[in-house]
Amino acid sequence: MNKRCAVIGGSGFLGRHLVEKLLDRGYSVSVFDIRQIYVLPGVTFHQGDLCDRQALLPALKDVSLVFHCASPAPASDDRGLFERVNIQGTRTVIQACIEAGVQKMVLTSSASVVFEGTDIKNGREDLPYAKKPIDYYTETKIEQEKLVLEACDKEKGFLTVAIRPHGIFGPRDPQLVPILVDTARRGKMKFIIGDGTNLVDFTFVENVVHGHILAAERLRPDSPACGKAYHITNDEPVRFWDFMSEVLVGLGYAAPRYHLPYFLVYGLALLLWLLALILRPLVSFKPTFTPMRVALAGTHHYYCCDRAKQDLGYKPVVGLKDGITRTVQSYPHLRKGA
Ligand SMILES: NC(=O)C1=CN([C@@H]2O[C@H](COP(=O)(O)OP(=O)(O)OC[C@H]3O[C@@H](n4cnc5c(N)ncnc54)[C@H](OP(=O)(O)O)[C@@H]3O)[C@@H](O)[C@H]2O)C=CC1
Ligand SMILES: CC(C)=CCC[C@@H](C)[C@H]1CC[C@H]2C3=C(CC[C@]12C)[C@@]1(C)CCC(=O)C[C@@H]1CC3
Repeated sequence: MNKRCAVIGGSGFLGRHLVEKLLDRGYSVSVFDIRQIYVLPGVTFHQGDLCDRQALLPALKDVSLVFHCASPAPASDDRGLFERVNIQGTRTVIQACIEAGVQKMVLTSSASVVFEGTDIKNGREDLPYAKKPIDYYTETKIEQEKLVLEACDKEKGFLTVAIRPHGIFGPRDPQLVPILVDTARRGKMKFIIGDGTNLVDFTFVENVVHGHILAAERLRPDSPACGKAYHITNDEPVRFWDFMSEVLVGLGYAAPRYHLPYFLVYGLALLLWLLALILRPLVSFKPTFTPMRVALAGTHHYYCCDRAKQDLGYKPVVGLKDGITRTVQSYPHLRKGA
């Protein structure tokens, strides 16, 4: 097995952290992404759309291991785009990998594939996929995971595994902290949705990277990981609103204080989402409090990662407190008054 791998989505938040760690561990890396935003020794860049097989093939040349962590951002809420990239595009990635002789593929899936907006406490990987996924992102992540796990074929020498992280945060995250701060700056982060006691997983990006690399290195024909999905979390469920408050206060903003009933906010979010959908041809507006975000903010959703501990030898490498401190320090430009 050579130490040349490819990271599809390697310009993104998780992808770039993964590339940096792979380089530290002596891999040479081929990055495939729709955009190029950095240059690093040991990395060759291939810019293109993963739905284009001809564009993918040069990036997979002499590569034995592929990490697929590209996806449109959940905030885009664009059904056509999610279906094209996450479903058809993933089919194309699998075909291209087989054609190029890649032996192993690690998919970044999401723990949300089992989330339907109701409480999940210590959820294990054998929970059924969401029958009524809340958004198009989740709907297409489910199909994507199925495609990748079903493609695992020991006879053909193509092994696959899926990592299901939850609530990734850390330096350079374009989503969680920036959206939180933007919401606070617009004066909309004063309210706690529900009673504020709901526990959730937030996972520091380096733990997610660690889970991916362990999965890749443990994936062999005789390994229990073949064709399986693994939750990767910080293994420290935290109250959603305590986590948000810690980040906000760390950046100089006030923590939310006033409570609003969960079902009232969820109903309003659903109404706004429908309105945005109906009016889309005339005006375009993106509500901050989408049904998915409200559901995530007001329910329990934390997952058990015993399977990853047992099969992959996984253990978080950065604790939650440390992760929050490092994250807050990495956003000086988002501090209040900056
Ligand atoms: N962030 C989180 O909390 C969680 C994320 N995940 C999963 O982790 C993975 C990485 O997420 P994250 O790093 O946060 O996301 P990012 O948006 O930061 O990274 C994804 C990268 O993929 C690129 N990309 C999108 N479409 C294509 C395409 N058609 N062809 C090539 N490249 C493309 C993006 O480019 P561009 O930005 O231009 O679209 C971006 O550079 C995703 O699969 C996501 O579903 C799972 C659980 C939680
Ligand atoms: C209520 C509100 C507006 C809070 C601001 C923070 C949110 C933007 C994040 C809180 C939980 C995050 C999360 C994701 C995106 C950002 C949040 C909603 C994901 C949906 C990203 C993609 C996934 O696969 C699952 C994540 C769950 C947690």
